[in-house]
Amino acid sequence: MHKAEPLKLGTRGSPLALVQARAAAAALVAAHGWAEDSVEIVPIKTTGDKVQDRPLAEIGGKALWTKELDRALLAGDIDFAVHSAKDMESVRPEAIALAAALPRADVRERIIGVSGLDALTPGMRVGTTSPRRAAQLLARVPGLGLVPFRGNVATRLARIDAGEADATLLASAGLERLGLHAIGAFIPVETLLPAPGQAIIAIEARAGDSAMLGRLAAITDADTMTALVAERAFAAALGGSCHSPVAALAVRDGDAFHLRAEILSPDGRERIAEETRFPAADAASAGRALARTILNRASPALRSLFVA
Ligand SMILES: NCc1[nH]cc(CCC(=O)O)c1CC(=O)O
Repeated sequence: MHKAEPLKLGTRGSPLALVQARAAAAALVAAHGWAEDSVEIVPIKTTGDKVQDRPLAEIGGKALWTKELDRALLAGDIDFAVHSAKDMESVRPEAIALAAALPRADVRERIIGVSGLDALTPGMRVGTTSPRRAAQLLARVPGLGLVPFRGNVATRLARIDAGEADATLLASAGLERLGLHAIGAFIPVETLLPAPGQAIIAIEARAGDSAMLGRLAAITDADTMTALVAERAFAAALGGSCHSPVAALAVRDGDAFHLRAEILSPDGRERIAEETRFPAADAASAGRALARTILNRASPALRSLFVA
């Protein structure tokens, strides 16, 4: 046993977050052969959970999902924290370290409410507040209507059932974790590139807590971590906010990794996509370099959404 007191794992309290926290706890317990009650899950309500009716970009960005967990971690109220990697802001506090990434799930998006992307026509309404999803959809179907759609996965599905929009996009990974295996149509990543960190469960600990970092090293998936580092370095180097439509995906390809990424104008009319290959050790620099390549090709108006 590591110690008499259970290790405290902080998480948001949404149904998806709790499933992910249980997965992280189970992986840690299994890797070390500990008793099941050696990890205690501590749900913490974040500002992002409290404000459901406005786009994230409007109310202060992704830090709203992390701030309260960061505070608890740094105060020692929890020993480690679990996040959906795609909801973490690209620059994190220095005293907090990315300690582990669980094996990535299916990165694709699913479209709910219609049979597929091809069924979307101008004038139809899609429920999303994600600038990336909105821009990617508008790039394919100009004239599409957009309806602000936040809330947890169940809320968004209920809003489709209620006819508040014709369709919505959700990450397959989240649906899968909630047991919603059969709903929606898969969209290939070649058609709709996912968000940086999509389908990855990230675990953080205090940067100075070497005991905790050591325990968590046992459950990290090396390829997932490499992909996450590249995608997050790309996003951080762009310098965008949560208003900025950004997509990135790194996958292993033989001995190396393949990184695809794009930025779009919010109306979808301008889209700059690039790709590169890199060895695992160069994940961060490859992400940064791809951001420079893309920004160099962007119009001044699009670039101004990023480098301030
Ligand atoms: N923004 C909310 C969010 N954060 C993580 C997931 C899904 C799980 C994941 O991508 O890891 C979702 C729901 C969605 O966008 O469909």
